[in-house]
Amino acid sequence: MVGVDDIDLFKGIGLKFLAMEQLLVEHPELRGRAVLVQIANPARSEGRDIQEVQGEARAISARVNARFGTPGYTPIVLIDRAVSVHEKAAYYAAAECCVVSAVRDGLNRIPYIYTVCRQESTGLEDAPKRSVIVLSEFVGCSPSLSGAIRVNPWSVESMAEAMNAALRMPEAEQRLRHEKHYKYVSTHDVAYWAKSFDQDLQRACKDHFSRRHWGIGFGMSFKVVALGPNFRRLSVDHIVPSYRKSDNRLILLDYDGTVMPEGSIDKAPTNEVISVLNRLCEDPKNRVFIVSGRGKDELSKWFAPCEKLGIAAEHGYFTRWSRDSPWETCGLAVDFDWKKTAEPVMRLYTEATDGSTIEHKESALVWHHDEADPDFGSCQAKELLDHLENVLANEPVVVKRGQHIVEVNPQGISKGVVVDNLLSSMVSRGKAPDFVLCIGDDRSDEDMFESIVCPSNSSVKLPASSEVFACTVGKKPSMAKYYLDDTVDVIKMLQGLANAPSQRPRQVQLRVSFEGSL
Ligand SMILES: O=P(O)(O)OC[C@H]1O[C@H](O[C@H]2O[C@H](CO)[C@@H](O)[C@H](O)[C@H]2O)[C@H](O)[C@@H](O)[C@@H]1O
Repeated sequence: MVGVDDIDLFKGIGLKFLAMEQLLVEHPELRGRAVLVQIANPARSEGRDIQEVQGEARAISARVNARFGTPGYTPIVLIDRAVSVHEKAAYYAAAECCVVSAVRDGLNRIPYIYTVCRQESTGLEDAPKRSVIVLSEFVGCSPSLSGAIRVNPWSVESMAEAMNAALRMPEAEQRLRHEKHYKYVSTHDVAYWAKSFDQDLQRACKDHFSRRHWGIGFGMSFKVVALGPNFRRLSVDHIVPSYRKSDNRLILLDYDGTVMPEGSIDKAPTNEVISVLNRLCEDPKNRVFIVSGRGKDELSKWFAPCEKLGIAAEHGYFTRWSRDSPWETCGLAVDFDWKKTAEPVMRLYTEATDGSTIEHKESALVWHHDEADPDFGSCQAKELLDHLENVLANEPVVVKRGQHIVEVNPQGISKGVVVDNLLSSMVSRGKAPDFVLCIGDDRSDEDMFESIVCPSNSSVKLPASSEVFACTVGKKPSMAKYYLDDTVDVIKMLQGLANAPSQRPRQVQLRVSFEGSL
């Protein structure tokens, strides 16, 4: 086995050596046969921590070698000097397995280099064209190497077992895993990455000159945003005529940040919100839904006074059409095993971030940092997002950021799917909506907007005459064509609709009475 690492705190060299020791303890038949060659690149910096890592690596390897070594057999060969590229390539080519045990890292190209050396070594009589990689789940290349044996390097036992599995793997399987990796490495080369960066830039700059630019925010949060030329404020005067002439309306409202201001201490809806929702629900031409990431129990309690209001909770994992109708669970067979991986990671960040908490929902896990220090909280949220994306790369989940939250949701559940399901259900009842109003403020609401403004992405086709109003809260880049400034503006808009007579204006019939006038 080979390992090539810089000497630094994060590479987990000590953990790798402990795993090697454990391997020889658990599998005596490998003593005298299994060898780990660890090349420790000279340190790029100096300091006590580097010396400690070096000292630890030397001490553990000396102990393991003294315990299991015999004349002519050294289980851990630690090479801590500068090694030439050619010499390294030779070690890579000869090794049946490459072990990367970093506890934190960037991309880490070692497994890619190893794969290429195993494929292309011409010095060996017959290039092996098979390889096995034992890879820490915490390194950037981990999601791209689906044939690697993934490990949590903090667990010495699992790393030892992974090494054992690698050494015993049948050659045919080693070949298949190797082919998969080599195909990925050889197609995702420098030219590929350059081209895809270029395409991303082109996409980002498309329409650049037709966009209007606005400066928003203050101080450190000031930023310039580019908004489409048709992005405009939604005025009551603009929407009411379409509202009046429609017969089947669907009104979809996000909760937090849309009808409830983000900063409020009491999160329950105000009487004003309950009242305007009830007035809208009273009109038989309206179907009104709250579409929220919140749990169903909280939403049911809060909206108990709204008999005819529909609710989609937990981003649509649960839906009900009115207060007294049953909750329907989304039809997907969802497996929640991923929670066992995600929760300990969230706990680590909770311990390290004062004021943060974990919310356990039936279908999701959420890490909240709204009560943590704002700057530290956001940095931690970014780190946590990356961390969760790495460890959950092979799980059927989506990791997203929201307002002061990092949330893990099952794949296939989103507010966009809620919209598709509601629309298709209305269409199948012969009540295809001719007016859709959808208001939301954050990233999860963009999925709703996408479903209604890009009909090609949706499985449901609305009648061509339908009027669609997708509206974000706050002036910011969005799939929505309209914006409202804040929650106060949203409530005013809803009140404007509730006050608009729902029937078409009738022909005024003049009745002239002559009674008594003669
Ligand atoms: O879809 P929404 O209605 O916008 O709900 C999204 C999330 O709402 C809740 O989080 C929000 O309120 C929390 C305090 O109650 C606050 O800590 C957080 O910053 C807000 O985003 C809810 O707890 C989440 O599960 C929802 O996903």
